[in-house]
Amino acid sequence: MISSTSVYGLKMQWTPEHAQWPEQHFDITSTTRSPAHKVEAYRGHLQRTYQYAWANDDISALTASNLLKKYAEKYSGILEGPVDRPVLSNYSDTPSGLVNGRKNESEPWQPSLNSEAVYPMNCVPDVITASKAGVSSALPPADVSASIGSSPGVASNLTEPSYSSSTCGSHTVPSLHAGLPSQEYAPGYNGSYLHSTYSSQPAPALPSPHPSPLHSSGLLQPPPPPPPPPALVPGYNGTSNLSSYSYPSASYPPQTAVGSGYSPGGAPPPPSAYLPSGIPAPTPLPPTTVPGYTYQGHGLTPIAPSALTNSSASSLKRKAFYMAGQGDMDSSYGNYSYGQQRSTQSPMYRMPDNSISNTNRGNGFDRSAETSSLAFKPTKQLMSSEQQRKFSSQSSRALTPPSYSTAKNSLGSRSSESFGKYTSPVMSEHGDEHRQLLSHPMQGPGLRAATSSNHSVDEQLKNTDTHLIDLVTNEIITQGPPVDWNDIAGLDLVKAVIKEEVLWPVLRSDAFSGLTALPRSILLFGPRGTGKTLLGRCIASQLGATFFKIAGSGLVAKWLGEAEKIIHASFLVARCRQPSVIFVSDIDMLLSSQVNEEHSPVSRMRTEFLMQLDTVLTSAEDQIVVICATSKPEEIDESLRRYFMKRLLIPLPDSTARHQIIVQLLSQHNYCLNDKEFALLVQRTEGFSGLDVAHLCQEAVVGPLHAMPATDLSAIMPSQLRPVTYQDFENAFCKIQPSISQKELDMYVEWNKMFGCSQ
Ligand SMILES: Nc1ncnc2c1ncn2[C@@H]1O[C@H](COP(=O)(O)OP(=O)(O)OP(=O)(O)O)[C@@H](O)[C@H]1O
Repeated sequence: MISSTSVYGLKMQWTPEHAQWPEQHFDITSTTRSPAHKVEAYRGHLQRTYQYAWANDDISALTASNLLKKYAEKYSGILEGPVDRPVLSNYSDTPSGLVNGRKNESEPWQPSLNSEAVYPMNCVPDVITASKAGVSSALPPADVSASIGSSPGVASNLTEPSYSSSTCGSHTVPSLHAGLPSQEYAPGYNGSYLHSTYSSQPAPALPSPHPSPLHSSGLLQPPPPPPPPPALVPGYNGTSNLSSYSYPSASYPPQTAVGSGYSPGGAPPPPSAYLPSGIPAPTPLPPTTVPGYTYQGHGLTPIAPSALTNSSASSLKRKAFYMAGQGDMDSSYGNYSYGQQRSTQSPMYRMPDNSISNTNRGNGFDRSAETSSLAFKPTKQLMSSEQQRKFSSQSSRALTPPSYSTAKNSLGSRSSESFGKYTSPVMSEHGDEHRQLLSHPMQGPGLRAATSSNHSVDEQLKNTDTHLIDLVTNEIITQGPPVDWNDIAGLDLVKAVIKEEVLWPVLRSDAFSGLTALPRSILLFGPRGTGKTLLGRCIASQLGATFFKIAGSGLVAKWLGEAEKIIHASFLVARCRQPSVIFVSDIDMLLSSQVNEEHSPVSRMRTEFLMQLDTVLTSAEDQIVVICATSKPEEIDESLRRYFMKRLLIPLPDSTARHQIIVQLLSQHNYCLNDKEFALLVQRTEGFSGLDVAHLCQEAVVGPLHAMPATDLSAIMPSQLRPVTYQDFENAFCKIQPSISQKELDMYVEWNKMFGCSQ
């Protein structure tokens, strides 16, 4: 009889001659070998025979079956002896081994059954006698139960067709399928050792994963592993309760870009039916490409800082930032795709428009700024309605302070902006709008609403003296026209550093989220009148932040008794009106190393300030930038310098900057100066601070007034005044001298070398 079967695509022909094959190949009756050698030899043959029987077309199913039975009876005593446990443990020493009943082919099979460990052959006859009653009876009860599992038919009779449902029998021994000699495996069979019907069985009917009695007895080597499965789930199909899987029934899905088990609906994978209960199915990998998947932007709006005049100021950091981007270099954040249009409200979006005539541009005012959304909206959302009413009424009061140029608050800050006469008509016309614009916090890309610890801020606000809130709102919050970068002459390097290291991290906190410490506390140090306050106001304008200006000297001189509370209230209100910039001038008054008395008002004030500063620096949510300025950096207690993450020298204006300041100030007046005279002015103002230059110009422009006959000045029209000439400057030079000595300048340079960050 010729039969054929197919395993793994191998066609096997079975002929009667194959029945003779064992006798020809095994000399099992030989008496020339020692029992130990025989056992070893048989074992080796058995291993080779049964381990690779599925691939061997030299043996018939019947022969294999007979051989198997014969050897099982003959040597079960040996293998069931005291030393048989290592054999079992060879391929069931791991949970997976138990489940699969086999070892990976790549793993070496440990010959734990050696000649020394073999049970004496003289017991074989007895064992054979006993085993003739049935293999299962020779098994210890424990093994029976373990091997039977949920397949009771397995242990009853090895030749029973029902054995075909065993997990280890389907292709290990063809004879076990004697009733199905020419069985063709279902097409869906992918090398699994499971029966083809396995896949269609509901989960509870899964055959026992335990090895068959033949495995338990050590006679059968576990089958070789199947070829790498197309999926790790044998028989896994859509007929079970795994409805969320979309695999076609009874077949493995083809490998696609979508990872197996990927559930488009995003539902978690169901508990697997193919794994021990409770073990979930593997988490599917997301698809490499999912059609229609779009990058979810952060709702970020691009920031376009106004261009620096000195491109060489670009730092490596900015280069790296740009390099990380891919594409639109037009944007400063080229690697982002933005969902929002550029806001025209943000001062950061106002590119300097040189086409605007000088008479029309005043301190950075942009006529194109929208006025529709200028109404002040307090960012504090959780304030009680009463407080909101109170706060908004205060705010509205604060919106109409005296003109910025003439304002001098009671906290002692010097009204250096004394050039009200330079204010352009446009500025006056739109003054209220500017103030409202400055009060309106920018809803920029990286700027969040002031939600940080709103509740506690609200509570603190409730408990704060209203008089203090009034004082902060009226005296410390400084209203004024926005300041643009171009309103500050020179200082290109400082401006670049501030833009890149202070503004951008605040505006785009998402892009800088990995950084541990963002520079939100800056120390500007340098000669008086060099633009430190101007820079502070500019930063606030660019951030659309509320600008708090605290004069250290004023606190000490005028408010010493309440200074501590004023500082506390200032930071509290600043948290309510984020983003906020708190500018503290003369910080050396608070942080001087001379202050030693522990409980002095200055000491308490310092403690409060440092506490508040520390809170700002450690809070990732707060969008508060603290800028401190001093002309005496050497007086700051050295242990407190570390509070300032950026220490920037604000030097005297260079010749270019001086020229710009002069041109800017004269632009609002009628003057008659040629280039040579301008050059002379620039040369002669060497060593002047920005404020000194401003004072010089102020003195020069009143020259024509002095030239008027002693009449009623109020009756004179501007058109009646002669233009400002070089001679007026000559006269002014007699009164205005540089305010900074060379010694002071040297000190700044030295301090900057030691502790500065910018140069
Ligand atoms: N770089 C500059 N560009 C344009 N104007 C300047 C500059 N520096 C100073 N000024 C002029 O000097 C005035 C005073 O500047 P500001 O108050 O910013 O100086 P400061 O460094 O803060 O002085 P202080 O240390 O005394 O507080 C400004 O209003 C402006 O008119």
